[in-house]
Amino acid sequence: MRFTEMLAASERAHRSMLCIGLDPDPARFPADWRGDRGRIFDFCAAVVDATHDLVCAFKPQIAYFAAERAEDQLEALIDHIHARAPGVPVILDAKRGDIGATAEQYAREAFERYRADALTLSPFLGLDSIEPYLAYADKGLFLLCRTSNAGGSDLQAQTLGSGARLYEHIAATAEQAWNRNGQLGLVVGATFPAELARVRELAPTLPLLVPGIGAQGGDAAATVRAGWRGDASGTRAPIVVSSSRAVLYASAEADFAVGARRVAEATRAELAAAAAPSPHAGLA
Ligand SMILES: O=C(O)c1cc(=O)[nH]c(=O)n1[C@@H]1O[C@H](COP(=O)(O)O)[C@@H](O)[C@H]1O
Repeated sequence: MRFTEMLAASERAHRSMLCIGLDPDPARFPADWRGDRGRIFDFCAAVVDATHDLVCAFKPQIAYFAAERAEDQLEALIDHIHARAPGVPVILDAKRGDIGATAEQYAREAFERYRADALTLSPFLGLDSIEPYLAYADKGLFLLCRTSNAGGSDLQAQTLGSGARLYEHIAATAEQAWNRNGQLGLVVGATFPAELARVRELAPTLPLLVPGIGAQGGDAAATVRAGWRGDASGTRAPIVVSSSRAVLYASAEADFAVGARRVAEATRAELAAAAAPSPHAGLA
């Protein structure tokens, strides 16, 4: 199944726009596991098991695994998600961007080694740096557009010769010229709802991956109002609203998975309420 169809089906089945980011930091694990890099899989799998019916996607961040020499645990975790929640897509957050020959290796890594359903990419090197990923026709590709950090403005808010800002140009290009096979989406931070609304205007059909609620302080309801455009099926132009630390570390104790479920339920409900009137409204 193509990523966009899988995402739409998952949003519908779980009535959820929430994505849980899997950014495991052993220093924040419960006391018995604290500092133990050998428990990364166990920690993330417990969160997945406790929340998979509440989310539209999971988003593991590769740096948290690679920095701990835990790539094998990332492979096992993605296998676990596919087995436990086969309808829930895995968006691998790696923000890759390189020349075509190297991009071919990054694409193999993401889609063949890790078996991710979608990947985050930097568009900075241009279309030929994206093409190796487009060759995997079933996979989704989220291009960084307007990132959630303050420094995102340094380049992304620059005005081009055409009069458009760089992030506006990326949004329009991803919606049209580069979206050869309907695989593209955009990453837009929840911390900038006005820019999110502008991106939605320029890219009315693309899925938007929106991190920045929770620990970064983005407003979940404002995010939905700015980015959600439901039609009768509720899934024409999905937003995937991602939260990592606020969910993973809701409890610092052995009941962390219970804490994660509690925050995931509340966040899912907040997103659904803001989508009213839509098929999500009042359902969470
Ligand atoms: O591509 C991303 O996921 C991403 C883009 C962006 O603009 N801002 C952003 O925070 N992220 C990622 O989203 C996650 C946010 O984590 P929390 O702030 O803990 O919810 C991290 O894994 C970031 O790397």
